[in-house]
Amino acid sequence: MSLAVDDHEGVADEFRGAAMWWRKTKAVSGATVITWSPRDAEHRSYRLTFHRRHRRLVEEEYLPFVLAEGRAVAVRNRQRRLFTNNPAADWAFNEGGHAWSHVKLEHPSTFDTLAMDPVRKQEILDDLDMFRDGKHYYASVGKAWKRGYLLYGPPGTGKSTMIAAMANFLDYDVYDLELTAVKSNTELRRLFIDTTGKSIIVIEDIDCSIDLTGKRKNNKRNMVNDNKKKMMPPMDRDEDEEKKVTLSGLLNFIDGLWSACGGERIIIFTTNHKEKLDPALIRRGRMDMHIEMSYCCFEAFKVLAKNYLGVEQHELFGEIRHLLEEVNISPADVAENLMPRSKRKDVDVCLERLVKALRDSKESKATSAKNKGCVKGNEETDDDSDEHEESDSSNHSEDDNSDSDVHDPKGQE
Ligand SMILES: Nc1ncnc2c1ncn2[C@@H]1O[C@H](COP(=O)(O)OP(=O)(O)OP(=O)(O)O)[C@@H](O)[C@H]1O
Repeated sequence: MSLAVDDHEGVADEFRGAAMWWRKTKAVSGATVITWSPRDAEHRSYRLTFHRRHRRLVEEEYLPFVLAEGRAVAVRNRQRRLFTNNPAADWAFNEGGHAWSHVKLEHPSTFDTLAMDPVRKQEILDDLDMFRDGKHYYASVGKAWKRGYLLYGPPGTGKSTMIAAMANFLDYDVYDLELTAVKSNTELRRLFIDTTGKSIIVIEDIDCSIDLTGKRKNNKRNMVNDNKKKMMPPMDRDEDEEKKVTLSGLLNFIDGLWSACGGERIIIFTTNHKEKLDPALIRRGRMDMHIEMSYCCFEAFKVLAKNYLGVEQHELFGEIRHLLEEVNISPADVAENLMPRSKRKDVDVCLERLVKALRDSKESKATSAKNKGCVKGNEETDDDSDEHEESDSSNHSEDDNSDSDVHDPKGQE
């Protein structure tokens, strides 16, 4: 039933065999009020008419049903928004200033178009589903209704795309927090408080945003600063801490203040270098699920081929499968190769272009391995005592095998 009716118009409804009649009415206020808007002086309402024998049905079942439906429609029609934080100078010292500005969130990414291993995708979807419907569960175990996800992996593997898919799946707003623009813990606190429920707060490239790494503590300059700080009177020390965003400030907001705000909220950190992050920042309870976004596997390629070319089978798929097992290529690069260059959308041309890119990459990998072997051979003959070994950062293995980790098979290479 829709109640999008004009003033003094009516609409009929039926509930469990009982006839209902809704009419929209408008009353003009009799009070002598001076108002800027004519709407302020009008009072609109809906009048419901039904047979008196249905009174109980209406009160106990029909009206609660209508209200619940109304809320569901409001959620369905809700326009998702993408918020970004304004420079603090615009709001921090100004009562009416807005900490966030927003635009419509119109990113088309969904879990259907997201290229990744289907088993991992399902695990993430189940986790989000459990979170969304978990209000009572969270309350029963005494946990704040919030969840943290750490998305990590090389550039172009779909971390931002995943965030958009999550927002579309959950129907949440996204708050994209640019941490480098936040000058103090006080500002950070205000920004967190100004977010609404049903939202995803994102800090992208957290390792680059700010000095949040545990290694900071080992840094000589910081040790000197920390020693200086110990000699300050306590009040100055606090003030000094307030003047910048600190790791402990961020942890406090994730754990404490933000939890107390109520309403379902998700926080997401993304990084290309998980190993650089302070373990305290990403421990379970803060970042509950660690999701590795990795190079393109064959299953992910099939999703991209379907998205970009509309094909689910092709004679080149066999070769592409083998090449993807040998070569590390990001989904972004695969997508770029698959993208038709003309409206004709020539599937063969696009797939051949991808095969060529994969072959080239395989060849250059072999050449650089050969060259490395030569250099190493020379080094060993020159100086046998040199035990230094170079490690390939793209192949570093993760040591964290917790249940909540979602790994990409390619990332385990
Ligand atoms: N897993 C994926 N599924 C579908 N499309 C993808 C995926 N990964 C990358 N893409 C495509 O590549 C583009 C870049 O991906 P995205 O920005 O999500 O990567 P990223 O991991 O966030 O990169 P960065 O670390 O550089 O921010 C996207 O706009 C999308 O078109």
